Amino acid sequence: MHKLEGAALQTQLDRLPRWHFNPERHAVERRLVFSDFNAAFGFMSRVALAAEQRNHHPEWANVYNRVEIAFTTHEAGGLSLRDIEFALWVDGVASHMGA
Ligand SMILES: C[C@H](O)[C@H](O)[C@H]1CNC2=NC(N)=NC(=O)C2=N1
Repeated sequence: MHKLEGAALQTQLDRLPRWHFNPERHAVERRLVFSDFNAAFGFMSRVALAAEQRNHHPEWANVYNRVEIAFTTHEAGGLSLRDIEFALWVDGVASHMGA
């Protein structure tokens, strides 16, 4: 997987208005807020199953109803298209789960 940089990176980031690009870790990050812990953990369960299927795993943290999630591709040394596609999938799930 190749690392996105320059204009190609910006084009992909434009598809993810709810995510922030963190240049220090070359990752995209999003904070999601759910109604309660149950909803947050339900979301995380769905993402976890998808991550195993994709063999692509988030870096994340959860406190009660909040989830902070980041994607980067270790083997590429930064953001790749796999991160962008997974982040878009997460947006779809989150929008159906009230985040
Ligand atoms: C050995 C295994 O395929 C790799 O470690 C996979 C697993 N999950 C991964 N997840 C993410 N986000 N980036 C990777 O580079 C990655 N690599």
